[in-house]
Amino acid sequence: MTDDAVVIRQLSIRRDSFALRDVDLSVPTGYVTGLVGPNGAGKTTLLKSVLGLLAPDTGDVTVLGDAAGGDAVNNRVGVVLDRISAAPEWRVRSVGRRIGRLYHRWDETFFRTLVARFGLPERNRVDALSRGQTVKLSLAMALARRPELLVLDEPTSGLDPVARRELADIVREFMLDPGHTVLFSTHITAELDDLADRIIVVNDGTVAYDGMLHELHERFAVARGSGALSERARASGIGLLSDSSGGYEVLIRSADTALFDADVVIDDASTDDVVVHFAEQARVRGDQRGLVRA
Ligand SMILES: Nc1ncnc2c1ncn2[C@@H]1O[C@H](COP(=O)(O)OP(=O)(O)OP(=O)(O)O)[C@@H](O)[C@H]1O
Repeated sequence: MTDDAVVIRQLSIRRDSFALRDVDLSVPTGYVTGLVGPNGAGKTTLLKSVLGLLAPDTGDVTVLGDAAGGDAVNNRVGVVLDRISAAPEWRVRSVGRRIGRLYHRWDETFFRTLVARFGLPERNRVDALSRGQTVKLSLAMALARRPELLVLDEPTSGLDPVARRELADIVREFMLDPGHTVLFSTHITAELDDLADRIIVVNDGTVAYDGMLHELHERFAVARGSGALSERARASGIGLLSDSSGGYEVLIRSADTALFDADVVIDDASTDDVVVHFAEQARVRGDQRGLVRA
């Protein structure tokens, strides 16, 4: 077992008008890492490169100690993508029997337990499942492979609140084994707070932030003042969150808290505040790059 389940070095992938550029990151074993970023930022592209579904133009991706995408590695990785890897005409109850033989460690008993736990209609055809049921079936298929690494692309999209909680429970159960790792993408920062140990913010094909979630909360705070944005706030703030006639909110470094007068309220920064800031910062940098090129 290596310390990092996934190591990405200098990865670039071009897809028509979009490019993932010079991505360097590691996903440590034993942690849940959440991938966030705006629509079209490159999250799915990054996850597909980890699964070996997209080949790098430059750089390399190592998964569980081997090059991404090989059969040996794929047998150790469970996947939930937007499309289910089961034929539309298969019945739910036959999916395990049909697909299980492709995976060395397929656990049919566990698959059936998960199908029952998710309340999936066993006699339904795959194409007769609702969107949320399809996600649940994908998840059961991913977990029944008894993987060491789970890669989940927006796994809660389409799930009802009860199923979201169930998914969170399942991820926690999966993580009881210290050799297990989860890499998932989401648009919901509350899910990061709930599940993730680490976050990676992606924007416009680059990594804008990569770190432990608790460090992010330790490093940043929000200063809220009434009235106009003060010079002090302007100088110390690293990102303006809001500014109106009623007052302002700026993201600051926690270390700068003492610079503010007593009438400015200092609060903890939410994950949302920080994620939005880094995504915006990366977008502005991208625009500047564009201006320089033009
Ligand atoms: N098959 C493809 N061919 C060409 N370009 C693609 C293809 N799939 C995605 N893209 C482009 O790559 C970019 C990144 O897409 P990607 O799906 O990785 O983003 P994302 O961060 O997962 O977005 P979302 O949050 O909306 O799911 C987008 O501009 C998209 O249009």
